[in-house]
Amino acid sequence: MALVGVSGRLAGCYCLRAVRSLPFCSSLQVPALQLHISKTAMGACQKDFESAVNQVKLLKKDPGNEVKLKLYALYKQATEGPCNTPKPGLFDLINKAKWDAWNALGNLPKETARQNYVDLVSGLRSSSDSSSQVKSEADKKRAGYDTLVITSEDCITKIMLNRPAKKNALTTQMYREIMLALEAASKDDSTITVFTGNGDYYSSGNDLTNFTDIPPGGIEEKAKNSAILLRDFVDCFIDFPKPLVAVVNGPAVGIAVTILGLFDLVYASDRATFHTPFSHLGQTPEGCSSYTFPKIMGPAKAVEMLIFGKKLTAGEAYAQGLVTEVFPDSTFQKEVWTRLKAYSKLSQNAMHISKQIIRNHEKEKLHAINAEESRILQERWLSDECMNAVMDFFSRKAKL
Ligand SMILES: CCCC/C=C/CC(=O)SCCNC(=O)CCNC(=O)[C@H](O)C(C)(C)COP(=O)(O)OP(=O)(O)OC[C@H]1O[C@@H](n2cnc3c(N)ncnc32)[C@H](O)[C@@H]1OP(=O)(O)O
Repeated sequence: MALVGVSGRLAGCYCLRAVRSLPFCSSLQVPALQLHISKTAMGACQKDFESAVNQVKLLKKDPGNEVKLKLYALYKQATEGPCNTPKPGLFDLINKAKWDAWNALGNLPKETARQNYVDLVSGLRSSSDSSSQVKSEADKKRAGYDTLVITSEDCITKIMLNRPAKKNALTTQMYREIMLALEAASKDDSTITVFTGNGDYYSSGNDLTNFTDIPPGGIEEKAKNSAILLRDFVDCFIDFPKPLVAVVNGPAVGIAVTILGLFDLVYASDRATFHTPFSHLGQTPEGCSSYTFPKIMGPAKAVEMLIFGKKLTAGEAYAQGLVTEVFPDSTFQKEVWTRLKAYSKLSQNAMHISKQIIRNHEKEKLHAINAEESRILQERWLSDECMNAVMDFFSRKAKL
């Protein structure tokens, strides 16, 4: 797994002393900010800097999480210098993202940071001015996500995996963006959250190139960090409070399949397939599937999938209870979205409370299972079996 820094990917606030932190993308409106410019932000372009800080308040359009994080980091660097606070805990996602963004600036001089801040705001102002007249489809999209397209309409937040050329394989960045998107969706005013894929695949699972980006601490550190990422990622699904729907538009592989056991509805095109080739890859089940799959389909069928890597058709996955309903591919989108729009009008609180009643009593168990599966995978990723399988993929000897 790559340990790519999350700088510029997560939510945060525009500048250091923003009294009101931005909610996680829950609105396209730029919140009012009360700014206090530190006295340390002195220097050649101090006036420009102060003016840029004030101009941020006037932006008509939310610049998105990535830009907000950049603004935050540059402001901190400009006013305080290099990151000087302890790293927030793993589950403190927002503050950790902010810290990462600031820390990523390293020893960038204060004056350069100030200038970069001014340049960034200036760019934002011109793009905001030119686009503010147009109320287009694009306006409904959430900014700040590179690997996802997120839209909210009809009380439904749709999170679409958006790497169609790579079959929506999940990169480290994507795992992190998905966590943020879930956090945002849990707080926005939608009633239902939907996952789907752009292109012919739903998702080909973990991006195997994640394995090629080795940090200075070596493969042990990589495996450890990956296990943490995996655990955090799956925890977000376990804890997600609203009805979560998978619209499986095409084949699904690996972790894209296993986490379906944590969804509330799984609608599949008849073109979809469900494949968990863990033993082919020297790996073991994740996404709590070691628990949810035997529970959903019985131990024998779960073993066929999770140990022997049997690929299921949509019809088979339906027969085994993993899929709620299968639709012909030709009418899939129309039928599914008609259905979901009708569901989204049901009583929001009742739906959310019902989900809690159905899911809450298992949460603790699921978290424990997730932690154990992640721990075991950490060891597996260091095995020859796993490394050889990944190398086979890249040398094109093996395909699923
Ligand atoms: C931190 C959390 C870790 C969680 C761990 C999870 C475990 C898993 O998810 S295990 C499953 C891992 N996935 C795979 O092993 C799938 C590997 N991919 C394939 O076997 C094939 O690509 C395919 C069967 C999905 C599709 O084959 P097809 O012939 O139709 O298309 P390709 O030409 O192979 O793919 C197009 C393009 O996309 C790249 N790609 C597809 N999937 C992946 C992937 N999982 N990782 C990296 N790259 C992938 C593929 O290399 C092609 O790229 P190029 O066009 O640049 O060659």
